[in-house]
Amino acid sequence: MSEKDFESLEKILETYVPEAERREVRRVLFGKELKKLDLPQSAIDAAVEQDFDLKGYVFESSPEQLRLPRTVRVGLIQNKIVLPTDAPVLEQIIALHKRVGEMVEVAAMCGVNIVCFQEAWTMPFAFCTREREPWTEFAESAEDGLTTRFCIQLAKKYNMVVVSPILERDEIHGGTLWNTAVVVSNNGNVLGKSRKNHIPRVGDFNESTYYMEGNTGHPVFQTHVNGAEIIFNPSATVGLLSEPMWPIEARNAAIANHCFTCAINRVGTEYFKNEFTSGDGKKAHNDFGHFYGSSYVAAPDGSRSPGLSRTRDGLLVAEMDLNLNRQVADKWNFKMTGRYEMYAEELKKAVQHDFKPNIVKE
Ligand SMILES: NC(=O)NCCC(=O)O
Repeated sequence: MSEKDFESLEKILETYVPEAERREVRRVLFGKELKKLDLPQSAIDAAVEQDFDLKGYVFESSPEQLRLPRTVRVGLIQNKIVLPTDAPVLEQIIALHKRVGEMVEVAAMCGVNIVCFQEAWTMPFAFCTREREPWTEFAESAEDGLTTRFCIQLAKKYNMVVVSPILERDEIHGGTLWNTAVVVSNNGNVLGKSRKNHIPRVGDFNESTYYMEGNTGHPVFQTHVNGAEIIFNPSATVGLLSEPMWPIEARNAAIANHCFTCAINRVGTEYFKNEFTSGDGKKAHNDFGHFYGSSYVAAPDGSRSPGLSRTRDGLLVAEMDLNLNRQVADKWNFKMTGRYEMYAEELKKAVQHDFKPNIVKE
C-alpha cells in the first residue's frame, strides 16, 4: 500500500487489532475514550452526499460547584483543492469558497460555534514551486478581501466565529505578503489577525520565498465563546516529512499549555504544471507529496480525538467543556511551577552575540 492510499491509522487499528485489546491500545495512543457526538441525520446525509468525512467527539470535564460547564463546539475543515492548479486564479478561489461554504453549512447543522480552515485555504500550496506568478495573485487583504467578505457572510449567516488562514497582501506596507489567519467574530466583524511567525525552511516548503516572519505578536482573540483557551493551528504538511510528528505535536502543546489545541492539515496531492527540484540532488518533480489530512483536536489532559481521513475532505466537530483547562492546570501545575523569571533572564543572555553557554566539562 502506498502512503497516499491508506485511509487512517484508526481504521487500521479497528480492522486488525482484536476488540479485546483495542480499548487498551486506544487508551495508550489516544488517551481517555471520548464519547461520540450525536450529529443530526441531516448533517450525516449531507456529508455522504457531498463526499466528505464527518466525525464528532465530546471532551467531557468534571462537574464543578461554582462554575457552570463552558461548552463550545469547534469545527475543523480539511479539503483538497477543487480545480487544477493551472485553472484561472479567480475560478480556483471561487470553487474553494463554494466547497468550503457547503462544509460550513454542515458545521452549522452540527451546532459549531467556531470553525477553522486549513492553512492558505483559498489556493494550492504552491510555495514549493518558487514561482511568483500566478501564486502571488492569490494574496488578498485580510480586512476586506474577497475571502474575508465571504467569511463575514458565513459568520453572520451561521452565528459562527470563522478562522480563515489566507495569503495576505498588506497594501499599506508596500504590498507585503504574509501568511495570516483572519478571525471573524460571530457578528461578522473582523476581530483581528495573526501572522505566521515561524516560516519553515524545510524540504519543498519554500515559504520564505513568499512572505515574511509575522509581526503581529501572539494576539489572543476573546470571542463570544472563549478567551485564550483554544489554540487553532491551521497547517499544510506532507507525509514523508512530518507524519510521525503530527500525532504528538498538538497533544504536546495542549498538555504543556493546559488548553485545547486544534490541528488542521490539508489533504490530497497537488500537481503543478512546471516541474521543480527540492535541492536534494533528486529528479525534478511536479507535485509536493501527499498532504495527509488527519486533522484532530487535543485536550489538556493529553486525550485526543481520532483524526479525520488521510485521503478525503473532512469536517471534525468537537464539543469541549473549557472548564477542563483549569481542572488539568490545578492537577499538573505546569504554568504555576514554570520558572518564567529564570527563563527570561537566561534567554536575555542567550540571544547576545557573545553568549557563552554554561557547559560543564570534566
Ligand atoms: N505549512 C508548513 O509550514 N509546513 C512546514 C512543514 C511542517 O510543519 O510539517
